Amino acid sequence: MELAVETRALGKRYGRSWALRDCALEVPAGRIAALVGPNGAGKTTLLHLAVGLLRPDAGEVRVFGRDPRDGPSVLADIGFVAQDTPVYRDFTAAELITMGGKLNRRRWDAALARDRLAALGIPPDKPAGKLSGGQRAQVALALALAKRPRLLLLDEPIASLDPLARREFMQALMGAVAESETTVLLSSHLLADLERSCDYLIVLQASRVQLTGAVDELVDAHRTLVGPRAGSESITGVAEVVRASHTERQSTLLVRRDPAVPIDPLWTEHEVTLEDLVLAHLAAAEPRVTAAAWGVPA
Ligand SMILES: Nc1ncnc2c1ncn2[C@@H]1O[C@H](COP(=O)(O)OP(=O)(O)OP(=O)(O)O)[C@@H](O)[C@H]1O
Repeated sequence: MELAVETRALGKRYGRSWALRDCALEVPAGRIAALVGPNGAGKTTLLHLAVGLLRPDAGEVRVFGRDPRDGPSVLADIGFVAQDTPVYRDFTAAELITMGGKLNRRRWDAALARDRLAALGIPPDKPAGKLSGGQRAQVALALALAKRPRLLLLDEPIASLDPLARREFMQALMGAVAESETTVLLSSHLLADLERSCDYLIVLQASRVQLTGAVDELVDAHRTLVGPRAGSESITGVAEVVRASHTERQSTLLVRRDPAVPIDPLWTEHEVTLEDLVLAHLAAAEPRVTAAAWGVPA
């Protein structure tokens, strides 16, 4: 299996604080991977390390097996759209495409960018600063795609968009990468939007990886169970209780199941959504993380 991104014991520190620590993850080539986690979890730091904008303080990051700081030939394979999709606001979309061609002489598909923006109804002659946030995000995506990257890194590309524009952006992204076999790693807080489009998941929290893997495998490995109020006794077929909530008579558990053993029929099983899964893992880790930050026992 070819890996688009691989990190080993990767760490980045600002002063004495680790923004990313002991990060081990793999993004297989061809995936659309979601990088999720609360504010300050280290998502931007990880993306900046992957595109070579930051130098690791520990461990290493590889993009298609190479260090992204190895030079222009590695960077030629990476498209990057930074947070808030910055583009030069005084330039029109047409001018930005021309400029992109001058900066990426080896490989630049200006026709692809023009065709995309024409199909989206984005005017070629209006300064980018006068386009809407959604239109600007589409311009930034078109420019990144025109580079024909093997890996596309997007830092919260849909955060400022309305729900319809978000859906259109994600559909456009999926369509574009399906045609080109590009691997995508995109950070976002908007879990519901990711469920439809991403097939790989990385959950970061407090500078560490909490959960990672193929979305369908992770979803299949978890269940929500509803049943009589549970104590601390183990439940047949359950490998781990990730998150539990209780009323007087009833318990609702998000569990990782033991694939080899059916779950005790006393419990009603429900499939989980990606959102359930991520929120349960984040909530389960939160008390530990907060306690550690305050230097008190969890
Ligand atoms: N230039 C910097 N100087 C000092 N600390 C920084 C710097 N950039 C980030 N940090 C810290 O590193 C940690 C990770 O930040 P990062 O921006 O990677 O998080 P994030 O997950 O992208 O957050 P958000 O979702 O809010 O964008 C945070 O604690 C942040 O305060």
